[in-house]
Amino acid sequence: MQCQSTAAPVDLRPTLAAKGAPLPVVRQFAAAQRFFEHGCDFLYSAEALRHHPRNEHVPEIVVLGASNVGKSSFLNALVGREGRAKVGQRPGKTKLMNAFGVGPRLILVDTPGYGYRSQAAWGAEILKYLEMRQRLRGAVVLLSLIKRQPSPEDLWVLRALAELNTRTLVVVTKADRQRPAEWPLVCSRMADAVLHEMDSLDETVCGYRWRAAVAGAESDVYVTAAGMDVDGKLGNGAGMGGVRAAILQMAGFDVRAEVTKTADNVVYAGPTVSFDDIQWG
Ligand SMILES: Nc1nc2c(ncn2[C@@H]2O[C@H](COP(=O)(O)OP(=O)(O)OP(=O)(O)O)[C@@H](O)[C@H]2O)c(=O)[nH]1
Ligand SMILES: [Mg+2]
Repeated sequence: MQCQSTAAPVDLRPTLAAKGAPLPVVRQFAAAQRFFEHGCDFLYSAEALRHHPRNEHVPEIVVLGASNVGKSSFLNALVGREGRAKVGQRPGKTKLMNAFGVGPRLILVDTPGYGYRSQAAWGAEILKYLEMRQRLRGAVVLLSLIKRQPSPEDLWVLRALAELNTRTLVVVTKADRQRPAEWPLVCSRMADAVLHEMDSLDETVCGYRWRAAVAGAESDVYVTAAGMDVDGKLGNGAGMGGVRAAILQMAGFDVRAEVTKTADNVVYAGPTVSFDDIQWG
């Protein structure tokens, strides 16, 4: 697999070093939430890489995971809007890559799941997208806490992302389906399995540094219950605040009391273009 140019791995430490500094972290989470709740518009669906419109300016984050793991629900929880991405009880609901314009300047791409009731053609196209998409800034890989361990397909995807030098955030979801007393043990087993797999990669391949990408968070893997609403509001579910901040940082934003662009994201010096002004295919 071809290596992409080596973007420095994201360092989550400044954002997520929660210990001893609770107030700034709360402010960061609030700022991240404001960013995501600024708006979320469906932009386009794509069956293949060639169907994605050109995007030279807006950072993209792709959501990956097994079919039915909760990718579309996770996207809805991120933006705090039920039904923005279509959710299904049966695996295989999402059949195309669906792009959403989020907040002022971010594209989230929901994808068809892999594994049960998936199609080989989807995998090939998603892989092509991961390899070639110029503005892709990172991937979120969802694992289900119900499964208790990553599947061989999950591990394959994590390895592929590492080999492509794509920044990756692992999010364990459906935490509400386990008894809370079991969360820590099940999660730490999952995190261990993921980290063990990534450790086995040659760290010099593509300059990828998995540990740097996940270190600094209180746990190595984020745990959420994206589908759960708290106080009647979707997206308030446990863990979503930290995930929002981590996604923004992965996308090249600086998350403090406000969300601003970092140098990584300021390659474009032209005028700011709103989503409404972009021609989508
Ligand atoms: N209990 C619980 N259920 C969830 C959670 N997230 C998603 N679900 C449920 O899981 C099922 C699948 O959710 P989707 O969001 O459609 O999953 P998906 O990964 O997009 O599925 P495909 O598009 O088919 O690949 C739905 O019934 C959701 O309500 C969660 O955090 N907790
Ligand atoms: Mg879906």
